[in-house]
Formats: sequence, C-alpha cells, structure tokens
Amino acid sequence: MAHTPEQNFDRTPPNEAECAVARSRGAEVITVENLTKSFQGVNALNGVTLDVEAGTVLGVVGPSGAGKSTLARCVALLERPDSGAIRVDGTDITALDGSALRAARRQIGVVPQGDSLLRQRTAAGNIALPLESAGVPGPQRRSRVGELLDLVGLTDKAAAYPDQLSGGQRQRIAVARALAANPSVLLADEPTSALDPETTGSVLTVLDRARAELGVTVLVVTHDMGVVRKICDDVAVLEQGRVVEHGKVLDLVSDAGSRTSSALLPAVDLNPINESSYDRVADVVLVGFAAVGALLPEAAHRFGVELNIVGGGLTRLGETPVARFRLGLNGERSDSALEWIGEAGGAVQRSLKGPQGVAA
Ligand SMILES: Nc1ncnc2c1ncn2[C@@H]1O[C@H](COP(=O)(O)OP(=O)(O)OP(=O)(O)O)[C@@H](O)[C@H]1O
Repeated sequence: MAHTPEQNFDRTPPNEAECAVARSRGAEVITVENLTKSFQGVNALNGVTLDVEAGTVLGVVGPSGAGKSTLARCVALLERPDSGAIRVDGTDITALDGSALRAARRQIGVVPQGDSLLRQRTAAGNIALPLESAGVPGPQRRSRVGELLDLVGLTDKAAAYPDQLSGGQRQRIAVARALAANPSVLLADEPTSALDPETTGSVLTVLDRARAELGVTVLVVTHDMGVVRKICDDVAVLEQGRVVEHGKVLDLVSDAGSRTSSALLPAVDLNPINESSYDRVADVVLVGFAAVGALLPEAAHRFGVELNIVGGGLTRLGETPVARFRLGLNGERSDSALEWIGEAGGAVQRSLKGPQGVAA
C-alpha cells in the first residue's frame, strides 16, 4: 500500500470508531510465515510464523539471543530473511525492490535500539528528518512536527537538542520521528532498556497513544515482561529462533501452563496447613472487573458453600484487573460451585484437593 508523501501527510488519523472497526475486523496487518535467517551458520530465526492484527500492540519477548531483534529487523526490511514471507497489508515485502521497497519501508516506522537521535539537530529537526527525505513541503512539515510533539507530550522541547533532553524524552522524540511519515506499523526495539521505571512509563504511554489515537499497529521487542503487562494486547515468546508461545495476553494468562501466566500473574504460595481445613482446594484465574468483583461471592451464594481465598492475589494487565486466587471450599456442593465458576468465565486451573478434572 504505497502512499505519496502528501497522501501520507494528509491522511487524517482514524477516529476511535474507525480504529474499533479495524480491530473488530481483526485484519492481520503483518503476517510472518516460516521465516528463517542465519548468520555464519548460526540460526537466528528457525521458522518463525506469527500474525499481528491491525491496531494492536504485540510484545516480542524471549531470552537474549532468541532472535527478537533479527525478527524486528527483517520486518523493518533492514535485514533480508533467508526464506519465508513477511506480508504487510497483504504484500510480501521480502519480494520487493526499488521504489516498491522504498514505499513499503515508509509503511513501517522504526524506533531503533539505543540512542538514535542526531545530536546536531533539535527535537523538532529530528522529527522533521523523514518528512524532509520524503519531500514534504515546509508548512506541512512544520504542522506535522507540531502534531507529533503534542502526541508525545514534548511541545515545549521543540528547540531542545538531544543532549538537553532526558533519556526518556529522547526516546519519545525517536517515537515521534518514527511516526512522522504516518506509517501503518510502528516497530520499537527495546524502547525502554536502560530507562528507570518512571521514564519507562512515559515512553510506554506514548506507544499506547500511537495505537489508540493514530490506529498504528505496534510491534515492541523487549526483554521486560512489564512492557507486556502495561501495553501489549498480544505476546509472542521466542526461544532459539522459534515462537514457543503466541496469543492474546488475556487468553494466555488463563492457561496455567503458559509462560505468560507464570510471568504476569501473582504467585500462589503453597500453604498445606491452611489448605488442609478445606474439602476442596483449586486455583482460579478471573479476568475483568465483573469476574473479579462478583463471581466468587455469587458462586458461594448459589451453591451454599463456604468459599475462601487462601492464596494468590490481584494484578492489572493494561486496564484490566486479573486475579489468580487459590480457593478453599467447604460444603457438599463445592464441586458444583467450581464447575459453575468455570462456566461463568473463570478459568479453574486445577483441583488440588478432591476429584481431578474440574478444569473449565
Ligand atoms: N549481524 C549479525 N551477525 C552475526 N550474528 C548475528 C547478527 N545478528 C544476530 N546474530 C546472532 O543471531 C542470534 C539472535 O540474535 P538477536 O539479536 O536477534 O537476538 P535477541 O533475542 O534480540 O537478543 P538480545 O535480547 O540479546 O538483543 C544470536 O545468536 C546473535 O548472536
């Protein structure tokens, strides 16, 4: 989907309803198929397949050397894969060259790893750079730079040089620069490494705003599950060049065996003494305000059982409250109560005491 610079510039940001339509359509903006890449005999990518829905934030996580940056660099067309396809808005970008390749590159904004701003240019000058390269006329350029400074909350720093900005502010300017040509995809490689928690929050807020206000699809490479916790809709876990887990964060946390649930949910400590006084003990994951607030009291009331939380806790994934609780139940209808919690949307993960197979 090639845009001239003017078309890019003139494209008005989609409103909330349009973004919602894009999301509900579930259109896959990036599809990676069986991607392989090796460097001097080392397999960095070993058959990676995944898709990213339009208007979502995907976190690519995994240990050092797993292939995260190589995947990001392939998607950004900075690296050519050995085999496989990468479709962006339906076009296999690995097959492009010449002007088609340049047009495809404009669809992908990149926030590179590390400090990437030009030292001799002001914040505004850095953001303007891709617009200058694309030949966008001065007045339009200035207006676009103003919008982007506003988006990243740094209007008052337009004339500041990178050395006069904090690490987090520099990163926010790098995000603004990556968004300048109005790409459909924003790719950020470790955007928060080396930042303190507070500054990290401000950079993540900017990435989230890019998705929410511009409808951009965001792919963020990170070793920090805190990034996934705060802004990611989906997560792909890479290990040794392969995707070992991929899906919606809120679905994966309901799966007891997933790496995502282990990393993001409160631990459930074993407390045999406490648990011995119950007929049934089970773990449950509850997602969303309604489930967290109402499901357990409702189950106790419906089935006339005593139901206590004996472990676990509550957390927040983005704006969504999520609980992993260990429950202790007493009463004849304890199994029915657990079954009902499962049917009502809770994920009852294992029956630690009593008959197995209560899972829903
Ligand atoms: N340009 C390169 N030349 C040689 N080997 C490379 C190159 N880029 C990556 N590799 C190798 O490919 C493998 C995957 O590296 P990659 O940087 O993609 O992993 P990563 O998951 O991003 O790691 P990190 O979290 O440490 O950045 C590693 O073994 C790495 O040494």
